[in-house]
Amino acid sequence: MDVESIFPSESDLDLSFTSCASSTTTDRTFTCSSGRSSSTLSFNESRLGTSSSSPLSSNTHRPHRKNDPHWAAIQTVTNLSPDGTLHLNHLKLLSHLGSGNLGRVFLCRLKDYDNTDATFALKVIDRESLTNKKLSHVMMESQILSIVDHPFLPTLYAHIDVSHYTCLLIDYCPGGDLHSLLRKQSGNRFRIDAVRFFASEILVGLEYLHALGVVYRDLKPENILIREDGHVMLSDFDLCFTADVVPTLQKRFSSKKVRSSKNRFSCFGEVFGRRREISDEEMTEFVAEPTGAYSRSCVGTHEYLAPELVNGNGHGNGVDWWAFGIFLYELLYGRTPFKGHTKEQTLRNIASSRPFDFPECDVEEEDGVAEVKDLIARLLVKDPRRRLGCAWGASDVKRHPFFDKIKWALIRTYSPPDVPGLLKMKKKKNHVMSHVGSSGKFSTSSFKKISRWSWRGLSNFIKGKRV
Ligand SMILES: Nc1ncnc2c1ncn2[C@@H]1O[C@H](COP(=O)(O)OP(=O)(O)OP(=O)(O)O)[C@@H](O)[C@H]1O
Repeated sequence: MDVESIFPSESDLDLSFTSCASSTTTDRTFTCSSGRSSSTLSFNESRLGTSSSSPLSSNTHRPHRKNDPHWAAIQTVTNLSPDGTLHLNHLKLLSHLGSGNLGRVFLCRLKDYDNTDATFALKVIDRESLTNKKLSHVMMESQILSIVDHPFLPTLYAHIDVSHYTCLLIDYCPGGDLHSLLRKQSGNRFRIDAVRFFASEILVGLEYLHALGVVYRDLKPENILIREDGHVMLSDFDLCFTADVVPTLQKRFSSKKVRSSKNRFSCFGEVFGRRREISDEEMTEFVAEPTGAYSRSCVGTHEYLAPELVNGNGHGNGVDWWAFGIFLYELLYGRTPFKGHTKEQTLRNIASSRPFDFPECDVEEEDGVAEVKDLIARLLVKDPRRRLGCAWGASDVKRHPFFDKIKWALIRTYSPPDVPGLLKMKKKKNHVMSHVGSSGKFSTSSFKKISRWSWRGLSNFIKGKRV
């Protein structure tokens, strides 16, 4: 059905659909299903701009999936458009997917284009309703989206600025977010092979962002969306900051892994009491890690904040490697390691010098658990100078024995793990029905009423204004 036929009699523009004012009276105090909102604890951002030498200054966009049906659909429509560009009235809204701190997200497809596979997510942001700080977040998000081109990151198909609205057309992920998927698992935790699968994909996504000089700062399962094919898409780039990165070839001595018939050994030393067997070998490695990145603004999600972020003394690329450790821990145990009864207690636990512990549970019986615990322990090192990944980036993390089974070049071809809620989703025909966002609010029965009300503004807007 067309948006015009749904709301034929509306003449005044009611643009309230984009307003999130009721849920965003202060910075990021809105609630998501997990109760874990991202926070801007204080604001002292000085690195929002990009330096001229940063790769972000390049506007060239070469989509790796330029032959996929989405691009083909967009191209067909824009070719027919009088000015050769995509407009809001080329889009047909299908449903409201969710609301965030900055705006609302709609499922849509191209009008007059009956390829049902070509669905998109349209993020609509009312710039007039945002504070300057949030506007800078919007700019950051659209800036990052405009330069990334990676299988595990969103593709920006169109950026449409109309009046005081910014609309970003990106990939639609029908599988909801990883946090919701985690909650569907028994014990709220994934098996080791699923942990390895999701962690590997996020790791290469982070590697790519860091190579562009982008520090992500908001890694958490809620920000990882599941594509139709079961692979992941990292979303939400509003809290990123950028820095220069100088890719280098670095020589170093690396400890060669030695395996015995019974045990595998960490290349970094003993793994939980096992005997270490190493031999050094010289290797040259490509490193593109923003080691000089520096910011003082305290942003992120409490349970995922790195100690240097909590202490407020400035932080850099290391916050993402810390968050990656928390992420692994949460996928493995269903909870984060420093969580307290209150947010303040969580922050105190992170800042304290007390080490975290691993709960005792049936995870212990799975193959690979010693390796993943070793990896977590190396990532959750409070001193960022000693934390895995901080100096050498993702290559150090990828080399960890936990990822021994991963052939990085083939990662896109791996089948997603068979976990409840994931493969079933792939079988469903109707994406609208299968979508469950982190808000978890939309049951299909209440869906029509809610979305009808909230689309009104957008439908009028699309109807009344050809850009
Ligand atoms: N590409 C997408 N495909 C499917 N659903 C999406 C997509 N992008 C967002 N959503 C849904 O819309 C909701 C709002 O997304 P949005 O990115 O605006 O907010 P958010 O995740 O809360 O981020 P923020 O931290 O910026 O407020 C998400 O929780 C998710 O359920």
